Amino acid sequence: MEAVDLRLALGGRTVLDGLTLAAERGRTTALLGPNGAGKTTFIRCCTGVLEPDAGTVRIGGQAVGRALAGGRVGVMPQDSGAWSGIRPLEMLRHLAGLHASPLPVDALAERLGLHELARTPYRRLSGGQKQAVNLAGALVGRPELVFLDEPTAGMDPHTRRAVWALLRELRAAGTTVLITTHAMDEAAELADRVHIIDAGRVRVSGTVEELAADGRSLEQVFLDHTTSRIRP
Ligand SMILES: Nc1ncnc2c1ncn2[C@@H]1O[C@H](COP(=O)(O)OP(=O)(O)OP(=O)(O)O)[C@@H](O)[C@H]1O
Repeated sequence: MEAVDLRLALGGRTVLDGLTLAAERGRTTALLGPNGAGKTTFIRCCTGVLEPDAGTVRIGGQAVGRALAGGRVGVMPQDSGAWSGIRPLEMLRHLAGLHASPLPVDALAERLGLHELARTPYRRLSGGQKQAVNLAGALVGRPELVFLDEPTAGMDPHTRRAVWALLRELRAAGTTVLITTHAMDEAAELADRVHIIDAGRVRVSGTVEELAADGRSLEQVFLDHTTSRIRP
C-alpha cells in the first residue's frame, strides 16, 4: 500500500498536508501521532470513506475502489456504531459469509474472549468488548491488507496480549498490517516500521531500533518530533 502526497482539507482546515507513506507487503507498519494528527483521516482515505483533495493511494498497485471491491482489504474503524442490535457471533457469521475462505468464527471469537457474549447485543457490550468484535470483523475474511485504527484502545492487558499474539500470527502468515496506536509498547512489540506523523504529514520514520538509536525511548522520539496542542 502506497500513499503519495495526500492532501485534504476538512471544515476549512488542512488535515492531510502532503502525507506520503508506504506499508510494505507482509509487514506491520505503525502510525503514531498526537490526537488530531490525521491518522484516522488517512485510514479513511485508504479505505474509500474520504476522497483526498490531491495525492494518490494504491493498494497492491490498484486504485482504492478496485482493491476494496476485491474483498482483500479489512478495516477496523475507531468507532462503528452501526451494529447496535446485532449479537457478536451473528455479526461475525454474517461477515464470514461474505468471504470465500473466512477464518473459523468460533475459534476467532474464543481467542478474543467473545464466545461468552453470544447473546449480548453489540450496544450492551463494554468498550473493550466492542473493540474485540470490531477487530474480529476486520480479520474474519482473511484480508491480505488490514487497517486497524487503535485496535487495543480500552482493552485490558490480557486481551491486549491476545491481540498482539493474533497480529504476530497474521504477520507470520504474510498479512500486511497498518496499525495506529498511542501505546509505544505496542508499536515496539509489533511494528517492523514506524511513521510518526504530526499535522497531516510524516515527521520521522524508521524501525523502532533506528528511531531510538541514540538511547532515547520511542516516547521521547515521539515527543521530540510532534507538537502538543495542550496549552500549559
Ligand atoms: N469531517 C470533518 N470535518 C471537519 N474536521 C474534521 C473532520 N474529520 C476530521 N476532522 C479533523 O481532522 C483532524 C484530524 O482528525 P483525525 O481523526 O484524523 O485525527 P487522529 O490522528 O486520528 O486523532 P486521534 O489520535 O485523536 O484519533 C482533527 O482536527 C479533526 O477534528
